[in-house]
Amino acid sequence: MWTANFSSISFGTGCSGKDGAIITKVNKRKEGKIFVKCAVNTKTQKPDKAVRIGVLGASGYTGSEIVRLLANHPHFGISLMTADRKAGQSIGSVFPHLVSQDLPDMVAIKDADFSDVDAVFCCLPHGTTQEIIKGLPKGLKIVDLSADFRLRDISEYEEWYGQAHRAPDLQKEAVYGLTEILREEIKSARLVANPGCYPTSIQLPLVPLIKANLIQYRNIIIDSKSGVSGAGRGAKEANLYTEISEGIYSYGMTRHRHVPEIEQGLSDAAHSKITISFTPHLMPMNRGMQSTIYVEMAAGVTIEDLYQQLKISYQDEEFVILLERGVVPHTHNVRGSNYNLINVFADRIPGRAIITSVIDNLVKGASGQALQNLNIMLGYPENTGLLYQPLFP
Ligand SMILES: NC(=O)C1=CN([C@@H]2O[C@H](COP(=O)(O)OP(=O)(O)OC[C@H]3O[C@@H](n4cnc5c(N)ncnc54)[C@H](OP(=O)(O)O)[C@@H]3O)[C@@H](O)[C@H]2O)C=CC1
Ligand SMILES: CC(=O)N[C@@H](CCC(=O)OP(=O)(O)O)C(=O)O
Repeated sequence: MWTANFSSISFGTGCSGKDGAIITKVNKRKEGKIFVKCAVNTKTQKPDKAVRIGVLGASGYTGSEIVRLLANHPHFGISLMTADRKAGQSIGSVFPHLVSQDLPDMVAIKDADFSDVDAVFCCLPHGTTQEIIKGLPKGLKIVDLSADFRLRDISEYEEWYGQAHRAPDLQKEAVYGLTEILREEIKSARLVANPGCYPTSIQLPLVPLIKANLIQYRNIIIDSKSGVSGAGRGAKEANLYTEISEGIYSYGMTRHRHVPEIEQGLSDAAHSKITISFTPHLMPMNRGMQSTIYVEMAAGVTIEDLYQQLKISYQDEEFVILLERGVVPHTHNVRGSNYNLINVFADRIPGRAIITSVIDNLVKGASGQALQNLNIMLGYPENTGLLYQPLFP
């Protein structure tokens, strides 16, 4: 029979425990305590929206995903949204699934007033972002979802993105926002470069294994698959239904622009240069991403060593979950959520291992991780507003 001992329950930040608070989840993993997380009942309590947020590029996929996530954030309220072609429109007219949101209309960036903004999510195409961020008020906290500040070496940016870097001084202060790996650096950052979706799905399982010297640095082969929303909302012939449905194809063969970003993170973990083979594929699905990673284990290392290392590295993490041995991650099981599910399997070929990793490209691969980072930058519990369970089916 179950008996409940409530003497050890403590309430996490954001949950006052007052009348009307709804208990949504009990999490036993943090510091051996039981934390009860709460959502605010809007009928009885006015949420404390202490932080005023600007969403630049709210009319795009990642911007609208930020708007969706913030609807349940107890401390962040949206005071400004920008668009380009859709400037002047309401969020509900551009995205009918957000019609219940009572928010200001989107404006062009040139007309944006930042005096009521404390922090910004920048959800603009790479290439346009450096110039725009350079012009923002200095006191703002910024999480940039584009690739414009991810590569420390600006000559590498110029090589892979085919254009000069327009804000090299800002690049020096940017912190790479792979939350679970660089949390301490993110705490004090003003500008966070949110990782790309492929690099997120790949680095999260690989970095702990590299740091622990459990895998060889050579012959890392990565095969990734993405939903079409990864390409953004802008109309492109290659992304028409007829071109995408009922088939898959690889793209960016041998030279996808995420290669230097992934190699930068893996090389940092190894303290020596790592090069990879990486091939992304476009899948006939809206959301979701799977990376299958083939590695050679270091001499004397077993698959159980890899499993145990990932277990230790992520046992206290909310959003990175190592599945039970033998269970294969499926993109269905992260849809609409900030979770990254991973697992590791012994290859038939002795000495080799196969790692699989799934995320929702728009959440952990973009807007969810961005919110996790801003929570950290502003001193809130990093899961605030992010406890959406995956949609299934
Ligand atoms: N989609 C994904 O899965 C991921 C995307 N990213 C990155 O996030 C950023 C946004 O991506 P995503 O939301 O998919 O892109 P979208 O194409 O869906 O949205 C782009 C947004 O930027 C606005 N915009 C376009 N050009 C300009 C401009 N010159 N000046 C000002 N605003 C402009 C658009 O406005 P309008 O529509 O009104 O013209 C729109 O709001 C990109 O850098 C992308 O690489 C990162 C990780 C994953
Ligand atoms: C399907 C698709 O086209 N995906 C995008 C990656 C999206 C993403 O995470 O990358 P950035 O933030 O670096 O743009 C691509 O391959 O360019």
